[in-house]
Amino acid sequence: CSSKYVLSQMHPMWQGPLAVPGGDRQSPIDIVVRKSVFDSQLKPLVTDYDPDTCQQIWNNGYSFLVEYDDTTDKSTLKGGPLRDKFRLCQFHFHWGESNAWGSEHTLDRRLFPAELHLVHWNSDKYSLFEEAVMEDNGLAVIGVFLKVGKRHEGLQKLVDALPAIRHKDSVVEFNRFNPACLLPANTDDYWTYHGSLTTPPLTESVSWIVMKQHIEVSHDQLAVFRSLLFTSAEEEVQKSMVNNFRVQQPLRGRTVRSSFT
Ligand SMILES: NS(O)(O)c1ccc(OCc2cn(-c3ccccc3)nn2)cc1
Ligand SMILES: [Zn+2]
Repeated sequence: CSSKYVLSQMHPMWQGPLAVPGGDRQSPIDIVVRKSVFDSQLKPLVTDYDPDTCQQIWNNGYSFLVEYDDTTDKSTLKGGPLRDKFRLCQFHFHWGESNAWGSEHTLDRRLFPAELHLVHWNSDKYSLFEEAVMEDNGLAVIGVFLKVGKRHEGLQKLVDALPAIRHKDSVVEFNRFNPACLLPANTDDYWTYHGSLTTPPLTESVSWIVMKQHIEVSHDQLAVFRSLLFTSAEEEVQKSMVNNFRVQQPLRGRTVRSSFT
């Protein structure tokens, strides 16, 4: 997918509430569990990912992205709160310098050490990611919290590829990875709300689907995330890629719906 051309404009140091014109549906947010509203119309998520569409893994100077061939409807998401079919474009993570923080969304102000984002765009309505990224409900992002515990076997293939992309703008081929292995066992229980990208261009085009159940990764696996660098090989001062999360944004009267009671 085309996220390569813009994400690298991110600089990790900005984390403040950038002024976004009419920014009344910004992300991430704190999900106040007892204020979320059960919606019986919300369906189970239907993911259908083809591991053969996995193309490369690269360091964009903000996070590391695993990118998928999104020229056909081979890896898709539908159901949940969505009316249309969405194509998987990429997934990436946000994490902290310590296990005490790192996630973008919070649950009743509780921070997790990291958060996975699986980014999809509406292929029923648009023909390219960069078109959909500017449109209301053009994107659907699944958020999964990470906790430190037992080693995540499926994640290890990805962790083993990270040393090859330590520096910003490094890319390596990465094939046959099925991101479904990163989803929690229970994908029926989630919160959903209308929000935005959490990095520039911060466009308010995202249907967020935040999983109630987290996944577990080992301390050592997360430590490899922190061995990545924000900086390119040429720069004299190397900066560890940590704390690449945005602060929580005002809810501005939005309702967070839950698929479970
Ligand atoms: N962290 S997050 O899951 O919210 C998330 C997910 C995807 C993001 O893509 C930014 C982006 C925009 N464009 C773009 C390209 C061409 C034209 C217009 C925009 N490319 N990448 C940013 C944050
Ligand atoms: Zn993200």
